[in-house]
Amino acid sequence: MATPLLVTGGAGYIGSHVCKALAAAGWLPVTYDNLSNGHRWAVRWGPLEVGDLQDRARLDAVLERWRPQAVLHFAAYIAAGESVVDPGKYYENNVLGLLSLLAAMGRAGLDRIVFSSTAAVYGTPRRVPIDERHPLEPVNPYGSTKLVCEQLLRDFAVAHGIRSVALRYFNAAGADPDGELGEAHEPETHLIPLVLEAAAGLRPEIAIFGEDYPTADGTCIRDYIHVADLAQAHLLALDRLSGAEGTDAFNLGNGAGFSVRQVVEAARRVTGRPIAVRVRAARPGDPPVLVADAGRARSDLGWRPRHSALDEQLAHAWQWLTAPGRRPRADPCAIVRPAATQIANSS
Ligand SMILES: NC(=O)c1ccc[n+]([C@@H]2O[C@H](COP(=O)([O-])OP(=O)(O)OC[C@H]3O[C@@H](n4cnc5c(N)ncnc54)[C@H](O)[C@@H]3O)[C@@H](O)[C@H]2O)c1
Ligand SMILES: O=c1ccn([C@@H]2O[C@H](COP(=O)(O)OP(=O)(O)O[C@H]3O[C@H](CO)[C@@H](O)[C@H](O)[C@H]3O)[C@@H](O)[C@H]2O)c(=O)[nH]1
Repeated sequence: MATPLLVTGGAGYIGSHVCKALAAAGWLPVTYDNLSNGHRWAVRWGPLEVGDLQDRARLDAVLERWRPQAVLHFAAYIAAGESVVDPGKYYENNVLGLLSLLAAMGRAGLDRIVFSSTAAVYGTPRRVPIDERHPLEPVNPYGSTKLVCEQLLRDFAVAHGIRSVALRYFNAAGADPDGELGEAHEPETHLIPLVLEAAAGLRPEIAIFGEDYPTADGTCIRDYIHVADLAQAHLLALDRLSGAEGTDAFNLGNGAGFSVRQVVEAARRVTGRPIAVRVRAARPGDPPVLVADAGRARSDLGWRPRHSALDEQLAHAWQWLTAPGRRPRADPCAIVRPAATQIANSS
């Protein structure tokens, strides 16, 4: 049997793509997910163990059953805007969730973890592109929870010998190039899927959150990184964990920023469809610009992103959104996914 790895949050957007890449590389990805925001149908490359990060008995049982070699920890709440209005929800799930996981790893004698961190740990950048030495000054509770998690990993490395790599993703985008997976948050808050849903006629328009930022067109700039490229970085981080002790952090981005208006324009180009926009108030907790310097991931991990073009990212997400089998529910903004068994039968 292939060597198991525990993938918390493996039923979610990025975790499911990473599971596919892990299986292709010969691992057995064991998903541990409470399905609060994930989907059974997205777990296709290994077993699904339904459970919550803070369910100590369940975690212990799953670790005992599979005896994984390492953990890839994606499970968390992810919406920066929501974290501003409900910070407790974020600290409870993201920080206590990791604490619980680390304790379970300790009980199981497991010492390797790849952690999903974020560009949000930097806050409003003092300089761009942002490298890993940039001050860590989050401007929303979501980013603060991830910074606390990174600190936890540093402290557990010293005290308990836990080896960790924190991958600071910039904005995950796109979908599996083979069309087998994609982004399906409910409700969706991310710009690219929302823009594409507007192009598909599933939404009447897209909101632009603020046009008075200190950027060329006044809208926020982000560095969009293809989810398949993120997946490859996890394989490299696992390699790193077998050689290196302690903890380290790497940015994952392309080093190119696109404004909200540029994303909308690119989506019009890629889909050939009109997309109506309406300018609304700025969303609290949004830094004006986030662009990565991912030089260390390239030099130290050997990471080579292959899908850097925004148009390609949009094309893959569009292929996923418009694939046969996806149809609107009664709620025109929601999308129905086929059940896992249906997918298995049709593939
Ligand atoms: N999407 C991005 O652009 C982005 C950028 C930077 C960092 N990240 C980080 O990457 C990770 C994955 O993001 P995503 O976009 O795939 O999110 P997602 O919501 O699609 O996936 C998260 C998964 O974790 C599960 N989960 C949440 N809380 C849980 C709990 N207590 N116990 C068990 N399972 C739980 C959810 O059900 C879901 O399947 C997150 O940690 C996020 O903070 C995401
Ligand atoms: O309907 C929308 C949705 C978003 N935006 C803007 O688009 C940009 C991107 O927003 P979104 O797609 O929601 O991503 P972020 O808020 O940048 O956060 C994502 O990217 C971060 C890393 O940069 C991760 O940490 C988060 O988990 C992930 O949700 C931001 O400026 C938003 O204000 C709009 O204008 N209209």
